[in-house]
Amino acid sequence: MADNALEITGLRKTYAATKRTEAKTALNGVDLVVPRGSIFGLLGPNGAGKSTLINILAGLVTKTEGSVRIWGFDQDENPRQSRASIGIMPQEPNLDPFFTPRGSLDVQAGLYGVPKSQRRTDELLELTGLSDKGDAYARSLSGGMRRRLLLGKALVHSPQILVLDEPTAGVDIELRNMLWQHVRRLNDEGMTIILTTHYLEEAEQMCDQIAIINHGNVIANDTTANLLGQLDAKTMVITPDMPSDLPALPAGISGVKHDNGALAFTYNTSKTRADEILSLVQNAGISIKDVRTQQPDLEDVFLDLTRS
Ligand SMILES: Nc1ncnc2c1ncn2[C@@H]1O[C@H](COP(=O)(O)OP(=O)(O)OP(=O)(O)O)[C@@H](O)[C@H]1O
Repeated sequence: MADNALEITGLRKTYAATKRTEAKTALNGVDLVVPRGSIFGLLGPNGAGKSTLINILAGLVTKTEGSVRIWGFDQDENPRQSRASIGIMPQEPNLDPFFTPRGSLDVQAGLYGVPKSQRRTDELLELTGLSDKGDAYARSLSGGMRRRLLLGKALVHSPQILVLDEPTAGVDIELRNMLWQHVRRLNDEGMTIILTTHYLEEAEQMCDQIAIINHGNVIANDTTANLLGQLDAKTMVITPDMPSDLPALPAGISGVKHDNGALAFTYNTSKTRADEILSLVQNAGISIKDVRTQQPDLEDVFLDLTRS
């Protein structure tokens, strides 16, 4: 148990009904364990419950039921230690326009009770590339600079766990690359990273483990490699020498003719061998100019799991 950064058991959240809306269960008994030292992806379609989960971790939403242990500290029994163990970079840049980045970092450190002698303001300005903007008003910062300042704010109390809620939504490639460089470096130094993202390719590249939430339930939680391995569908794309139609296909193999004339065959590797497809094509009198195969990616796995 002690090896886990986060242990969530039976977590339930029902938002109370209002005059205009019915009660809504956003988390429906979530069990989730995040190993220490991992880069852990939390994925799910819109409205799945990710923000609710993160807001519970941040102490912004009160859970209805269940237990949350952050770095071994129960959120109810040890609220101070559990809060001190986690830093959260929120989705929205909720910055006070009249604070400078230096001021923002100082206030945040104060909120977390970091003594003046232990504050890392200059180091965080440097880390987030804001050293020359330390004394500028937040309202004069670009969107990218504001995001970086949010990262700095999440780190003021040197937490063991960093949570990034959609850190790269709407940011340009340069900032995205910079954020990921930071995240990898912090992870190399031992920090556990939990992130939500809508970019599945990004999750596939960054995360060693991924949980998928749908309708308030965890429907998958595995290493990225195992998740990718669970779909055994593969697609073979054949470019014929001459314009050709799709040959007749047996059950278990589906085919599509692309606009550029390529023929794509999708099959299950556990049931069909690649040479069966090649023979099928050759027996139909099609001579093959080029062949390539496509593996399923995280998007395929995600769609397969969340389709219901
Ligand atoms: N304050 C609230 N009051 C009532 N219902 C809420 C509240 N916040 C969220 N919900 C509902 O709870 C469900 C889960 O929402 P949540 O924001 O946690 O999902 P999400 O996975 O973060 O989605 P997104 O990716 O769109 O941010 C949704 O149906 C949402 O409408």
